[in-house]
Amino acid sequence: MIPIVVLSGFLGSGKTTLLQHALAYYKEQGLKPAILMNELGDVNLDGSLVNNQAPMKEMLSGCICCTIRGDLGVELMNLAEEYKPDVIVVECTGVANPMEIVDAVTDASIYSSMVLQSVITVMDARQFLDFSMGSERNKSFRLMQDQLRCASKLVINKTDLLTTGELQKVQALVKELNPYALTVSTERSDVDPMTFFSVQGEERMDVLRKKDSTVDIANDHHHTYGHDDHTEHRTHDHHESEHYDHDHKHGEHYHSYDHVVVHTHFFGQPVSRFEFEQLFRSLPAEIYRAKGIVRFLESEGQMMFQFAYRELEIIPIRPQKPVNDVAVIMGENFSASEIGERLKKLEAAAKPLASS
Ligand SMILES: Nc1nc2c(ncn2[C@@H]2O[C@H](COP(=O)(O)OP(=O)(O)OP(=O)(O)O)[C@@H](O)[C@H]2O)c(=O)[nH]1
Repeated sequence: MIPIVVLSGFLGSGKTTLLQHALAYYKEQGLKPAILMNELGDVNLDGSLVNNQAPMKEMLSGCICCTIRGDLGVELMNLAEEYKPDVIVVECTGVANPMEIVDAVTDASIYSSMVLQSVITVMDARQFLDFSMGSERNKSFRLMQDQLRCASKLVINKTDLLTTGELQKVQALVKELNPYALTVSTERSDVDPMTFFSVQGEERMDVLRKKDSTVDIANDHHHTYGHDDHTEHRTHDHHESEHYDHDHKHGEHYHSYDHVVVHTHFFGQPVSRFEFEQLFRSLPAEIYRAKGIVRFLESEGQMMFQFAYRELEIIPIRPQKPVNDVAVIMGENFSASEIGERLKKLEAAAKPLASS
């Protein structure tokens, strides 16, 4: 039986950071992991951070939990047959409905020798606290709560961005939402690897899924899971942007994550680092996450940038193979054309400087 570990958590919460810890642990243990990565955009940037550490399959341009859900089982089986790994880690998009993933993994486990080991949810503690105090309970907050509820293990991450009092508040809220999960608070998803990634059999969640029921994996009790409505729409409102409407009604669960917008911009040339940073500082609040690869006029080589809930990180990279300069911008209900225009202006402003 190949154990499957599902990594869930909102956009930019620290899943890839956790995956890197998991890979280091498996390597130390002499275990052979394989990775299935799902990204909303049509480029996999996280993959370039981890791709030479373990065999990886990518599922791009769609959310694993709906538009390309059917492919998940197939990809898992392909990975299992091709690489015979000791463990498979599935990293979901930040907007995935985790119950759908659990469902898809357990579907796959009916036909092959795989077993769902754990669902680890990573949360950005700062963002969670801000959303929980928001006057308007936005859809992303509902999604975060769903991701948190279905976890068997929970990482309250980015504690460096909270005061002690704030962290205690988050811990209390989390305990209320999911008292069953093994919960730790971390910086940079730095969990105890043994507790989080051990693939010893004793704590496996051998989920036997019947047609009309599923398992609430956090507290291990069964309840009805009726698909009375499940609509998926994917409309292209811009050549390079995608708009995901998720509207899932599952008996007692109700999920609605409308208006997740993903915009992809390919840079044709280097831009001013100063202007680039200014642009990110002034993005609308609905843009939660952006990542990409960019070149600056002021320096040599390519840089990877990560923008997660208002924080921008820029790291020099040396890619093993050629990679495009690209920005993938994600958020809730923002204007993709407006951000597209701003990025084009950034390039236009840099043109005279680049050619002089
Ligand atoms: N301040 C702070 N930043 C963190 C911490 N953990 C991760 N980050 C940063 O948050 C950003 C997003 O981290 P990732 O691990 O890529 O998050 P992710 O959940 O994989 O992101 P998506 O796959 O896009 O949803 C990166 O810039 C990380 O360096 C933390 O504990 N504190």
